[in-house]
Amino acid sequence: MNTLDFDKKPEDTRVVVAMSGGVDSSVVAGLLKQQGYDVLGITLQLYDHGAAVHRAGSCCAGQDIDDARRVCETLGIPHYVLDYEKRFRETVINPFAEAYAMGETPVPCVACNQTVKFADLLATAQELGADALATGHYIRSSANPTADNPNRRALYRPIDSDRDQSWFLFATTQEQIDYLRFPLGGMSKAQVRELAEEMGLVVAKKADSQDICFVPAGKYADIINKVKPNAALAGDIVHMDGRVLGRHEGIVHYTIGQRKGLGVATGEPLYVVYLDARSRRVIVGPKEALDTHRVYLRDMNWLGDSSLESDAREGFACFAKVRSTRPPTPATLHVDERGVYVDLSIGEAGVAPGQACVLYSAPGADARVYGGGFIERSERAEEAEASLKQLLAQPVAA
Ligand SMILES: Nc1ncnc2c1ncn2[C@@H]1O[C@H](COP(=O)(O)OP(=O)(O)OP(=O)(O)O)[C@@H](O)[C@H]1O
Repeated sequence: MNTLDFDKKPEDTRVVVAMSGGVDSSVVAGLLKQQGYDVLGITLQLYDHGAAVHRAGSCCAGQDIDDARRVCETLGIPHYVLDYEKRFRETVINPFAEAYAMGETPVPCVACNQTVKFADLLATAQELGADALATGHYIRSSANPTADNPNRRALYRPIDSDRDQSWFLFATTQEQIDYLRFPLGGMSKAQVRELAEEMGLVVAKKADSQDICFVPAGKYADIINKVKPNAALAGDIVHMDGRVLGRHEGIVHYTIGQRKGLGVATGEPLYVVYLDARSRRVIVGPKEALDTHRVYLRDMNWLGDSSLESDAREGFACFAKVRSTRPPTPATLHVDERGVYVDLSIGEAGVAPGQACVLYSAPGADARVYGGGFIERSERAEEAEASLKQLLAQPVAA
C-alpha cells in the first residue's frame, strides 16, 4: 500500500494536484513528487485578475498562477492552467451576491468546493487518467473499506486545529471523498513552511491567503453592488422592541452579530439580530438577543455511518461547529417532521442563515466528520425569539 492508500507503486499512481500558487498546495505537489508519484499540477483561473474583484495574494490571481507555474518548474512536473472564470462567476460569485441580497451570510468557499474544485476539476483529473485529486486543504481522510466498496474513505479533523478546514468541506460527497487526498491533514502549517524551504520553493514565505478570494479587503458590498445593483435598497433600522432607530443604505451592508457601523446612537450597545429581506429592515437588539440555541439545516450532506440519519430520529449526541473559527461544542442532532435541526448545548452568539453547521463525533482533532448542512434559520433564547416573531409579524409601512 503506498502513502496515498493505493495498492500499487507510486510511479504507477497518477495524481493531479490542485495548485493555487500558495504554499500548501505547492508542498503537496513537492511531497508527492518526492515520494515518486506521477504528479500533474492544475491551476484554475477563477476570475479576471485585472477586474475590480482582484486582490493580491488571493487564491486565483495572476501572480498566483505564475507562482504555481514556477513551483512546477522547480519540481519538474507538468502544469496546466484552466480558465474557469465563467463557471466561477455563475456558481460562486453570483449566488454569493444573491444570498446576501436575501439577508443571508453565504460561505462561497463551500460553493467553490462543491462546484469548480470537486465537480469540474475532479472530472478533469479523472479524464486525465488520475487515480486521485490531491489538495492543500487541512483535513484528514483515511481508508474505511466497506463490504460493498473497498475504496471508501472517512473524513476527520486535521492535526493542526488552528488550520482546520473541515467546516468548509462538509458538503463534499462520499464519492468525492473517496477520490480526493489531503496530504497535509497530519501536518502543522509550520512543518509545511519548513518543507517548502527545504524543497526550495519560491512560495515558502508567501503570505497565507485570507478570507474570500474574490472579495478585495473584505469589501463584499462592492461585489454585491456590481453583480446585483438593485440589492442595496434603503430601509429602516428597527429595534426588537419596535422602535425605528434610523435608516440604512441596503441590508447587504450588514451581517448578523455586527455591532460597528450601525449608525444609530441610543446609548446602549446594539447588534444586528436579524435581516428581513422582505421588508428591508435591519433589526437590532442587545447582545443577549443573539444567543442561539437551535439551528435548522437544509441541504444536509450525511457522511460517516449510514445509520446516522435514522439514529438522529431518536436525537443523536454529537459535536457541532457553527462557525469556521470555533471548536466543535456538544449538541444533539434531530430529524423529525420539523426537518433536520441541531440543539446546541452552549448557546452561540450571532448565528447567520447561509452559514454552515458541521457535525463531528468528538470535540478534538481526532473527530470524525459526520457531515452537515447550511443554516436555514435559527432560534434564539425564548424571550428574544418571541419579540422577534412579534416584530416580523407586524405589517411594514410602505
Ligand atoms: N485557483 C485554484 N486552482 C487550483 N486549486 C486551487 C485553487 N485555489 C485553491 N485550490 C486548492 O484548494 C486548496 C484550498 O484552497 P484555499 O484557498 O483554502 O488555499 P490555502 O489554504 O491558502 O492553500 P494554498 O496555500 O495552497 O493556497 C488549495 O490548497 C488548493 O489545493
